[in-house]
Amino acid sequence: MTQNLREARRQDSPKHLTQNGIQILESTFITSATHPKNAPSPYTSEIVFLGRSNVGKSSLINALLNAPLAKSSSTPGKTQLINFFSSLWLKENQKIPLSFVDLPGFGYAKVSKSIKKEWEKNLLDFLLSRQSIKLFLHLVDSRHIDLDIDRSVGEFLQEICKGDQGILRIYTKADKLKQNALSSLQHKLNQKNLTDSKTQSYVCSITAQSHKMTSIPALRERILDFTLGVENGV
Ligand SMILES: Nc1nc2c(ncn2[C@@H]2O[C@H](COP(=O)(O)OP(=O)(O)OP(=O)(O)O)[C@@H](O)[C@H]2O)c(=O)[nH]1
Ligand SMILES: [Mg+2]
Repeated sequence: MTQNLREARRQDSPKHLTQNGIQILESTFITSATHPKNAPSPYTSEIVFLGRSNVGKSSLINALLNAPLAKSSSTPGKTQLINFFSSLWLKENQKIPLSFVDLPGFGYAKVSKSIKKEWEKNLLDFLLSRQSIKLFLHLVDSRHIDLDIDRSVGEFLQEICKGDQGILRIYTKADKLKQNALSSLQHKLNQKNLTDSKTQSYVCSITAQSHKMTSIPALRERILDFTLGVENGV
């Protein structure tokens, strides 16, 4: 998307939003990096979105920022660059600057295997070395919860996650689950959250709301809690 189009869309979106005591004062697109080494210098806490292509990373960023800044598409592989967004949130008179990082989805590449391997290695190095990352959001499609690739990514994140970082696993597109499948997933995650201190899991949808899912405003709260260190006592 061109910068102009992003600007136009941004102006169309509500100036701010108040829900659950969190107000979104502003959100903007910063830049796209073609390679991790071209990433802008970090200036604030960063929240990174990773997951398979088409799982809903860009859509979730837009829902959280309440602005259509990240381009989403039903065609997998839409996001091929690392896109940086900044946002300013207000909670209890405290202004909190946050950066959101939209990564290309794994499991998709219209490039040769060797380039793909190199790209994935660079991305993993980026995740490993960028100190400003405070939260990893690992998105998993609610309908396909046991894929090897997600298991590997989950294990990788657990390994690299430092004391001042957190991991949230978000099960996306929960609106596509039947009620009994949604209930059983929610039950499973409630149990898992009690025993897994490093990764907390939530079921979410950007298109529907139900008491069996974590709403977007509630997810904003969780993101702030982790980023500000409430969860890990930082
Ligand atoms: N039903 C439903 N569709 C969703 C939800 N979240 C995202 N989608 C749709 O899923 C498709 C992919 O969403 P994206 O946000 O582009 O996915 P992505 O993970 O950024 O994909 P890549 O950029 O290819 O890695 C789009 O058609 C979205 O509208 C959801 O909660 N429910
Ligand atoms: Mg995307």
